[in-house]
Amino acid sequence: MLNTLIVGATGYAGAELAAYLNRHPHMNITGLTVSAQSADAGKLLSDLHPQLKGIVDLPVLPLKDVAEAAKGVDVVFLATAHEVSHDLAPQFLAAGCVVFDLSGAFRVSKPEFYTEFYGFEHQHLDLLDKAVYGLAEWQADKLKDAQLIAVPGCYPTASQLALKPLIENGLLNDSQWPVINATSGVSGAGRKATLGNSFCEVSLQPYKLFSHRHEPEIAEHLGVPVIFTPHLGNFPRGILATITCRLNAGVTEQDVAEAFHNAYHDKPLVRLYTKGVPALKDVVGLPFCDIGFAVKGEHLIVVATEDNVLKGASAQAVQCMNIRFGFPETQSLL
Ligand SMILES: NC(=O)C1=CN([C@@H]2O[C@H](COP(=O)(O)OP(=O)(O)OC[C@H]3O[C@@H](n4cnc5c(N)ncnc54)[C@H](OP(=O)(O)O)[C@@H]3O)[C@@H](O)[C@H]2O)C=CC1
Ligand SMILES: CC(=O)N[C@@H](CCC(=O)OP(=O)(O)O)C(=O)O
Repeated sequence: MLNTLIVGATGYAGAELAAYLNRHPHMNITGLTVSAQSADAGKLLSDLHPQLKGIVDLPVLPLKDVAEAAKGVDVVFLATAHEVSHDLAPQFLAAGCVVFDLSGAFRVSKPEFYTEFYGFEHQHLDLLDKAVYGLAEWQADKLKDAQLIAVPGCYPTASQLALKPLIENGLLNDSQWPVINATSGVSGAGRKATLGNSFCEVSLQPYKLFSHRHEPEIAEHLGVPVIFTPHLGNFPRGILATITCRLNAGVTEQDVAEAFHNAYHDKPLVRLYTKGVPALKDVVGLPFCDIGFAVKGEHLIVVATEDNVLKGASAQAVQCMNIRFGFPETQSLL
């Protein structure tokens, strides 16, 4: 049995982690924490997230002393904002914990990326080199002995799962950058209320054109430039990415199908469509990324969809943890 602590347990990602880890046969939740000043400290997680009533009726505690909180803990999940994870991860690593960070604090190895896109100077450059990027389907070998796992962002998970098989097989014509148009539900922005995320304000709108931090994250890990345009949609959960690419001359629909099949036929959390393309409703509440595509001449459209809080965050974190410790990859997820 591994003892586990969830930091940021009352957020959307933290609550899903609590549900998964609570039913995991090899994990024992020893603590659920929030910030030292949190108004929720002392409340039951199930009072804040009533879907967990009778399932996870544990109190959430303020995180005051990291060394104390880390005592006896094997595995820590940081479901916290980037700056918070940036400060906490080194402390939990120093206490001997394996750390799964759901934030963007350790996803890209270049320090200048954080200054430009996250607005802070990274203080732990040694950890940027050591962190393993947890795109689970592609990183099993590296995950097996990782101490710090940087779980990918929600948009980057769908985008990379869709594009990586095509790039690895040399099917894309690099005269046209892949164009990723992705729409996310509002939970992607976290649970805290803001004006921009309130019911009457949200309709359907692209945002951060050419400037979203996920564009360099996707490009860095795919090794090719992309155009990425996120959209906010008026639904709670899920991401659907429609990705337009150009194929190299002579590449056929069959070649594309084979590339996807070879990449994912033995990967239980990626479901491939042989006919048509997936819809958001097919994955909401589930840990899958579903992928379908269509080809016309040299043009390819790939559609990838996932639940942003699950395969885009918590489910992928648990999937990485399962791979890291040699448990069945889908343990507690399906
Ligand atoms: N939502 C999504 O779809 C996705 C989220 N992510 C990433 O996962 C992380 C969590 O996201 P999400 O669940 O949406 O965030 P939320 O804003 O919903 O939750 C954040 C949690 O962190 C707690 N918290 C805040 N400050 C601290 C602190 N100093 N110490 C301990 N806990 C703290 C909050 O509680 P309190 O404020 O009461 O202390 C709350 O429990 C973020 O980095 C996000 O970028 C990644 C992919 C997808
Ligand atoms: C709808 C919405 O606001 N989505 C978030 C992305 C959430 C996510 O993937 O989280 P990371 O920040 O951990 O990468 C955004 O665009 O900032």
